[in-house]
Amino acid sequence: LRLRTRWQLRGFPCMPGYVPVFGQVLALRKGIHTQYERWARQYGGAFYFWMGKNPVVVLTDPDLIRQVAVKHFARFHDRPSFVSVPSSNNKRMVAIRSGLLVSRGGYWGSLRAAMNPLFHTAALASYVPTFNESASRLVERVEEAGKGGEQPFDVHALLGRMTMEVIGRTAFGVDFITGGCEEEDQAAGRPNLVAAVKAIFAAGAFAPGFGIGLLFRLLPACAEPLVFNIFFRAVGGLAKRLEYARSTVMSTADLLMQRAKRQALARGEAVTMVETDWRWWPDTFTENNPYKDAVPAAGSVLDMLLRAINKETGHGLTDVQIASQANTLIAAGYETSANALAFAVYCLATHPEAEARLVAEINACGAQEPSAADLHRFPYAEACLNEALRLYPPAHVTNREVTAVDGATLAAADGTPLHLPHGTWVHFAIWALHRSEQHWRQPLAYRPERFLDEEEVAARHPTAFIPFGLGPRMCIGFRFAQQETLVALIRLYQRFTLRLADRQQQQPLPLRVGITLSPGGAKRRCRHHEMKSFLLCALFAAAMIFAPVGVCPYVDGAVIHWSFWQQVNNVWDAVENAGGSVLSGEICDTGVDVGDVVEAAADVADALDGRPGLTSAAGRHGTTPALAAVLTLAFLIAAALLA
Ligand code: HEM
Repeated sequence: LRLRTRWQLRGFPCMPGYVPVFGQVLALRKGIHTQYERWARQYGGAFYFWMGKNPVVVLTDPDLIRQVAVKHFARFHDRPSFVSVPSSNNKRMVAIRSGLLVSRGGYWGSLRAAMNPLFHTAALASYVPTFNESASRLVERVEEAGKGGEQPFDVHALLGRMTMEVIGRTAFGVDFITGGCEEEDQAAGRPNLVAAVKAIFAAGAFAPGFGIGLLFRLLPACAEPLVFNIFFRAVGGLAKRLEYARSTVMSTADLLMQRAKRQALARGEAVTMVETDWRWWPDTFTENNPYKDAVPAAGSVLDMLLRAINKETGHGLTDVQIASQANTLIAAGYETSANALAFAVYCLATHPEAEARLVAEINACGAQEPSAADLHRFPYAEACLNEALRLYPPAHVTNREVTAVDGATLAAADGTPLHLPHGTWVHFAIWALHRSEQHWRQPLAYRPERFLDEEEVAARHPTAFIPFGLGPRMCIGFRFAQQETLVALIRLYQRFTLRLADRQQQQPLPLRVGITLSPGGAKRRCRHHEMKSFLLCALFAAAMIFAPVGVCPYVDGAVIHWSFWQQVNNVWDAVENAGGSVLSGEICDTGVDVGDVVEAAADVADALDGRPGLTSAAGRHGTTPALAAVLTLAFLIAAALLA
């Protein structure tokens, strides 16, 4: 997988600008989506580059994307993990890793099967009244915030409140509270779901764009979880906000799940959920939780998962696995739909002719709330949304990993076999595909008509438009999102047309690129903060690169190096699970047995001592390991001072 000479034989062009250790990561610093677009224009629909130590194959060729996502799905079953080591026993990491989006193997299949009924046609039709109710509240809020067109306001934020309410009511049968002061709640340790989800996305985007996340790819795999932990603590307040977010979502999910269980048992239904010891948040999150008396509706996602069976174990899902789906649905369902709507509103505000045609279509259908059966009467509104999703896909890239141990072979257009070894990461460059001149006429123009002109549709490749991904692992909520955004757009334009605020007219739409693509708005991150985060991660990365050089010769090989990091991770996790923090020196107050820490350190020392290569390797390498060890220490101290 990681031999560069092998990749030269695999039939994909390698991107220029390879730098040892970094690969081509530095080329992505201005935005992964636009760099993929530039590369695709120059090198075609399939190429690869080195994201640090990982070779990444990028596809914009729709035929190859189809082969990966559909034809050979069994060989590309999972998404790559963001942090490599899968065996962490940290309760917070387990809660994050159990979600549908990142789950793997048979466990993913069990989850997907259990959650599918929530998104079936009949279920979807039953959600339309809820979409309408939330859209009515949106209209009221727009009316109030805009003061009849006199005052500029943040429409993206209001759309986010609406999509959050929709997820709460449809997936959990609970009215999520989206008002209230986020900062105050956060400071008081009071759960606030909107603040929590914002923190999750801010952390996902890793402060300045995607760049810092990419630097993680430079680290040895075994060092990733530790550096990940250190990094989140070091970047001003990020760890605190993330901890608040996880505790908010998980404590809420836990309360709702327990209620759903009691209800199911009272109805005489069997519950297969396996109880574990997984809670870590302080009591205030349970005591002050505004949802502690909420009752999830029968048939909600939590209710269905209580009876699901994990295909991998043959038992029911554990409580942490069930609660984790709340995290996934809230995060995946709230942000993407709000962004899609905001982009559509932006495009319509900058294209008055399209807006006029939309308003004419809506007016022709009357001022009533659209029912599920009415939605087909708004083809132009649907085209406006699709065209915005094409130009600004909220999920600008999605990914797969070659999971089959013997790899996978794709067929290029001329029949040449393209072999991908086990573990290869494959990216579908959705932004680049949606803006490709090869597949779209006038690709940069906002022209909703292209989705209505039958000739144009027929001439297009069926996989040229994939804002929701493709194949068995495509977005589970895609029809849900389509209906939700359509209802919201209709209801909004029944009452208003929206214009850009003055300050927005003078600049192109700023984009924030992280896990998702969102409108940047007027708020800019402070450059000083960005610089600091970037420097911090660069220092950690440098330290971790030097660490193996310093350690390996003494311990005679990477096996011990691996075990060393594993031990350090285990100690870290033990402290975390007990509610402490290694960085702030709270280890002693957490109840963690200091003996465990000493034992782990002794294991490492034993491993080091027992290696016959110790003296000879040190002698052979002269001063290099010592120098590397000193450099590692220097980088870590510099990073600590900066933090
Ligand atoms: C406009 C809105 C949305 C967009 C653009 C979007 C886009 C995507 C994309 C591109 C993927 C990856 C698909 C792939 O890899 O092939 C995905 C996955 C996913 N989405 Fe969405 N999504 C949206 C709304 C929603 C909503 C409303 C929900 C939930 C109610 C949702 C839940 C999920 C989940 C759970 C996954 C992971 C599926 C799996 O791995 O099995 N999404 N989404």
